[in-house]
Amino acid sequence: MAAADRLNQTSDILSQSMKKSDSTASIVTAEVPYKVAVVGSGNWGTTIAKVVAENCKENPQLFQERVDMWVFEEKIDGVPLTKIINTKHQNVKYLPNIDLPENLVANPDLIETTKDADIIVFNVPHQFLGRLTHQMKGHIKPTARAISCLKGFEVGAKGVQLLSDYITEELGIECGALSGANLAPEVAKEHWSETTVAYHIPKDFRGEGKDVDHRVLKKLFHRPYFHVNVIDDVAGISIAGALKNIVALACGFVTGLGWGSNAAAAIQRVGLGEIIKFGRMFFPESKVETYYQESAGVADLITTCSGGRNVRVATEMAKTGKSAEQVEKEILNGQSAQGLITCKEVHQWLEACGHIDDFPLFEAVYQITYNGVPMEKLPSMIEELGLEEDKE
Ligand SMILES: NC(=O)C1=CN([C@@H]2O[C@H](COP(=O)(O)OP(=O)(O)OC[C@H]3O[C@@H](n4cnc5c(N)ncnc54)[C@H](O)[C@@H]3O)[C@@H](O)[C@H]2O)C=CC1
Ligand SMILES: O=C(CO)COP(=O)(O)O
Repeated sequence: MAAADRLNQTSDILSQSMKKSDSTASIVTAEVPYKVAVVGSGNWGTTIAKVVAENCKENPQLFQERVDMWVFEEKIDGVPLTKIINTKHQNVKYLPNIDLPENLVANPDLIETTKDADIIVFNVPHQFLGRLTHQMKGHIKPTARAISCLKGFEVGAKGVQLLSDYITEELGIECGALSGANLAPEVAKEHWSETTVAYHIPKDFRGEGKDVDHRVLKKLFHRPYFHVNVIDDVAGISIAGALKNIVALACGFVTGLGWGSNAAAAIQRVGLGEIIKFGRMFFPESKVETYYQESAGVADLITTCSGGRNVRVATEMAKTGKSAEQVEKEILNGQSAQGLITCKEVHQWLEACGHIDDFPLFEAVYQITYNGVPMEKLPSMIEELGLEEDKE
């Protein structure tokens, strides 16, 4: 490369990176500061609520200081969890030993938590989402906007649906997504990581200073220890986030069988291929480059397969021969491994639309988890189904 070209390239990179940091450093204001609410208070729910509450306190020109977090109420040693969070400022069950900001208020009443919110951040295991949106219907601001931090799909009469689209449809509000290589305990300890937020500016956008846009979302989620890139590809980041949980189960199976790093890498390679194929087949608006350019994609696949709950549950299943349900109960203390539900829902969808053979790894995980197929058969299941495909 000629020196002049190199110089131009360097100045392009510099100006791009300045643009990136500009959007974090510049002052973004709102005519009336936005009220933010978080729905969910599990391991990731509480972690994201902490991130958001820190930013709401630091940016009074943009956000109201108080952030309400809806908590599915339960008692810990006879004391309501909300009371513990609001006095001790720790979620002792789902995120122990992490101090939470005092402007984060735990609230057991879903409607009270969300009725005045301008921005609603959803963060619950996806099996509970439908019941919550059903309760919220008609009780939130029609002008509210939302971000879904959930990883999963809604599979039903309408086929396979992104959870952000499901929220939009149920509540009539625009919803984006947040997804990335983000094991909650590490983010909660403020160990550096990256994430991706995706949001489409809706047709009824009310204008800068009056409505949520990419700069507002960056201010809401970006921290020195949690670097945010905001893009448009809601489908891409949501597909990657949902499906990598199935791949992580497969990774756990081979890890628990003691097959080592080569097998784990093979699973991740095949898994990435199926994730991309699924996106192209069912969500053609998603972009392939999202998977390798964004934190939500290969990076999330790697971190989840290294130390997430799905890989831990599957490893334990392989080591003990216990069922998924039993292991989840024994080792996760009320948290859930979403891959167990997602692999079942993806199987139902692929069966309904006649595409099971196109996704041999996803199908193998389903058969092992729910139909007692031995884990040792995993390589041949992937290979056999692949050969079937070749015969056609
Ligand atoms: N934990 C993590 O490292 C990450 C999780 N995610 C995703 O974030 C979403 C939320 O996950 P977590 O916050 O980790 O949840 P979690 O797995 O810790 O789930 C426990 C939560 O579910 C609640 N819950 C239990 N029964 C309920 C019911 N009947 N109705 C409503 N809520 C009930 C509990 O109160 C608790 O808040 C999931 O989609 C997950 O895949 C995404 C990135 C990281
Ligand atoms: O989504 C995650 C990391 O980005 C968390 O994965 P697990 O649910 O497997 O812990």
